[in-house]
Amino acid sequence: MDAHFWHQRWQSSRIGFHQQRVNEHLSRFWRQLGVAERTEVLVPLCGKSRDMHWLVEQGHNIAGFELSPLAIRDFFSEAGVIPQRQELEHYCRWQAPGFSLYEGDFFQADTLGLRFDAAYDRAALIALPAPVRPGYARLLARLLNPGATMLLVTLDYAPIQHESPPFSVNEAEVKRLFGADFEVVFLGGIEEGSANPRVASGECEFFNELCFSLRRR
Ligand SMILES: C[S@@+](CC[C@H](N)C(=O)[O-])C[C@H]1O[C@@H](n2cnc3c(N)ncnc32)[C@H](O)[C@@H]1O
Repeated sequence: MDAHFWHQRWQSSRIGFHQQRVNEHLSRFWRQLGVAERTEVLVPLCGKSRDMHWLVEQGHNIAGFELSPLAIRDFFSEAGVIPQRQELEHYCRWQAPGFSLYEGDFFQADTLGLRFDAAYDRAALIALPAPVRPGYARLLARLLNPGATMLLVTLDYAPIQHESPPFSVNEAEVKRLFGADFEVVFLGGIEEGSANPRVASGECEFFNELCFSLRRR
């Protein structure tokens, strides 16, 4: 998916991926990772996810990366917060207490020289087409310090479609992508069954949300 695809999604408010509630896997498993308070959590492809507020409520700071200025503007305005903006070489950084959101292409994140001890990915890996995913996994390996932990939430559904996100990324692929640099542990899955419209309509046989912990070696 190119940047144009995502800008259009935000411009036309086709943001079905945005959740009104905090992700169930996040609230269930995050504390288990033992991430120290005040740790800055890297949130790639962050959208305007409310999960970022939840993480700040747990005592963390957020470094989010998002292409769309509309997403970032909405994130802050919906929270009733007025951020400071600063132009950097490759990004515009929007800051407010607890949050640094970098507007721009996550794949330029190396240029900032930042390193993190924790990360959270919900609907980021699964937003990327298959050929882009290995580069995403390598970038995360560079951005995370040894011992850093990451909570990864993916989707696993069948039959698989390759045209547009969300893409299915199952346990075998997660291990293939991250196994060289991370210790990958499957934490649990949520089987949506006929509660999922794609299953109810017969489009999908199953549609599951999977959660993994990744520890940087
Ligand atoms: C499927 S959405 C998920 C958003 C968020 N993680 C959530 O859970 O709601 C993917 C987001 O990534 C953003 N995005 C896509 N490619 C990106 C890139 N290369 N750099 C930064 N953001 C990107 C899109 O604009 C979109 O908001």
